[in-house]
Amino acid sequence: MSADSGPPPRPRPRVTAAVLAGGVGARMGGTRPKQLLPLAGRPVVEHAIAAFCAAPEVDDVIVLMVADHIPEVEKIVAHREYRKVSRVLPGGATRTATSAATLRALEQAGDDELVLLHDAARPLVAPEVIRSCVEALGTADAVGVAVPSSDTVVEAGAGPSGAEVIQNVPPRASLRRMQTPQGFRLGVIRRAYELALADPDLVATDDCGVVLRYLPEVPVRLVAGAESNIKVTHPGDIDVAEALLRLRGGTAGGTR
Ligand SMILES: Nc1ccn([C@@H]2O[C@H](COP(=O)(O)OP(=O)(O)OP(=O)(O)O)[C@@H](O)[C@H]2O)c(=O)n1
Ligand SMILES: C[C@](O)(CO)[C@H](O)COP(=O)(O)O
Repeated sequence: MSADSGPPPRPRPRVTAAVLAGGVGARMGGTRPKQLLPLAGRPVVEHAIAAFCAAPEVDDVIVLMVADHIPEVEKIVAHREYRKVSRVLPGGATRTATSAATLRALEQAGDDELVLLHDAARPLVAPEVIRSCVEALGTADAVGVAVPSSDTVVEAGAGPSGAEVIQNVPPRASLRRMQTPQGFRLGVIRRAYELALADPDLVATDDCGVVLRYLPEVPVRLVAGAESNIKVTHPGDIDVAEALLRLRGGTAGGTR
């Protein structure tokens, strides 16, 4: 080796993807959680499992599922031979609690390992989005996937008559809509969640927000998401996801 070849590259940290499927799908309605509804012939949750199993950047996949439905996911995993899936575990009562359960499940892992937290309700996550999230984690400790807002976004509140009125119009050019995956060096997201879970006023709608709030000194890098990376939330979103998948031709992941 020549004297100026620099330090050897750091070994690639292990990457675990966690598919968060602990929600009940209240906005979707129906009797079963939306992640079990059929989408292009497979349950919604299977699309995200397939995508992360097919991603060469991902070493291990865990699924956090509504406890009563764990056997259904285990059956999918066994039947389709998703070999990277190591565990199907119970989620928590809120999305934040499910993220915290993910971190508890990874308590044996080192602080330098990486974790990607992904909504099972985003079945169309594309391979290039997973890749750019993991690549960004080579130089950042927290990474979110986001798209610019093409709509004007306003802050709303109650006006003098009680009816809803606009209270503020933030400049659109700086606004982004957050998606998943959101990726973290484990030591960082662990520390953020330790602080968050000790806060009686904790309110969070995503994991990057938890890092921003509790570890403001850690920059949260943004990488490009995709308009097609929709979150199946309301009735009708399944039809939109079906149409997008048809355009793409199959599942998000395609292979195991
Ligand atoms: N206790 C929860 C709540 C949500 N999620 C997951 O977080 C993702 C985004 O949440 P959301 O779309 O809100 O799903 P639900 O909570 O199921 O929907 P709703 O709020 O309409 O009940 C979904 O994959 C959902 O399964 C979770 O793992 N654990
Ligand atoms: C994490 C998220 O998908 C980013 O947009 C979103 O905040 C999840 O919100 P939900 O109410 O749990 O669907």
